[in-house]
Amino acid sequence: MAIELQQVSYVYSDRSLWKQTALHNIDLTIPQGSIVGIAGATGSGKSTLLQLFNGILKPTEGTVKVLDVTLQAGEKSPKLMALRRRVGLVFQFPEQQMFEETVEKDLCFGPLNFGMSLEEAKERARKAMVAMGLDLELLERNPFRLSGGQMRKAAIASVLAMDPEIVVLDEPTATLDPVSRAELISLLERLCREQGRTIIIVTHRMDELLPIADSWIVLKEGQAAFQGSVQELASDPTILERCGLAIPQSLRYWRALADRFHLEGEVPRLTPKALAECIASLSSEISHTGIEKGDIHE
Ligand SMILES: Nc1ncnc2c1ncn2[C@@H]1O[C@H](COP(=O)(O)OP(=O)(O)OP(=O)(O)O)[C@@H](O)[C@H]1O
Repeated sequence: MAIELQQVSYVYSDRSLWKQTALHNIDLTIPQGSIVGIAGATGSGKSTLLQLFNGILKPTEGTVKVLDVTLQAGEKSPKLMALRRRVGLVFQFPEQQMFEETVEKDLCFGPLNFGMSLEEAKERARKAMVAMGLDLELLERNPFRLSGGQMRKAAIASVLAMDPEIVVLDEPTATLDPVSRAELISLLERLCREQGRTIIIVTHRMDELLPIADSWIVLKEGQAAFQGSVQELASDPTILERCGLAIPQSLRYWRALADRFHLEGEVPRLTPKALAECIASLSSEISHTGIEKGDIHE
């Protein structure tokens, strides 16, 4: 397992008596080399959960196991620095992550910080740029002179330069146009399928992640209300509504087709994932050809 949580709770508190429970009694497992989507209504605990994955936060109760590191309430973990190198976190707003005067310096920052030579760090930076489909000429550019899509990819590249085994992304496609979103999703898929990394993505746009996600975790008021495959989610998508989320378009279609043609119980050739993939590629084609401008998911 890449990540395993046992009976994990997290409570925010300050010096006064004020307390806010963000996560409550969570058990979950994330297999190595898989793509996992995390969904949940606003305030359900998604960002808190992500911060437990690389030790920014420690559980108030329970045990978080990430790779070979165990984080437990009240106990110090000697391997926290190493863990942060092995679990890369990409925040929702990439500008919060870029602070150097060139993209190259930004990408080299992490590797240099972990003791690599400048040569090695620059090589890592170049590889990460290529993995994110970015032109190497952009290495000399000020990060704040990049387009929104380039900036987001560069922020992911700065995390990849550390060569993490697990990449955790908070809404990576937010603010991108439909074509850039589809491109980014396929790059993220390659990071998993071709490079064997575990990819964890928080998203409010389930439709675009459904074609590539191996499994989903759905949070409701700090608890894991669902954990399973797309197929399992498709068998009762109303769980999403009970968690305050809209049922994604592709699952609606699949459910309707499954009911209409009695697909359940057989080995359906039309899997929810295949249908999601079909819809995502059609959406991208439509916006690409300009038949319908804007976001057809919304
Ligand atoms: N730094 C903090 N201090 C105190 N409470 C916090 C803090 N961060 C989050 N919370 C609270 O913890 C709960 C979970 O918040 P969290 O940000 O993890 O949810 P989320 O699902 O990521 O929300 P969103 O989709 O709006 O980003 C919420 O009730 C929130 O108000």
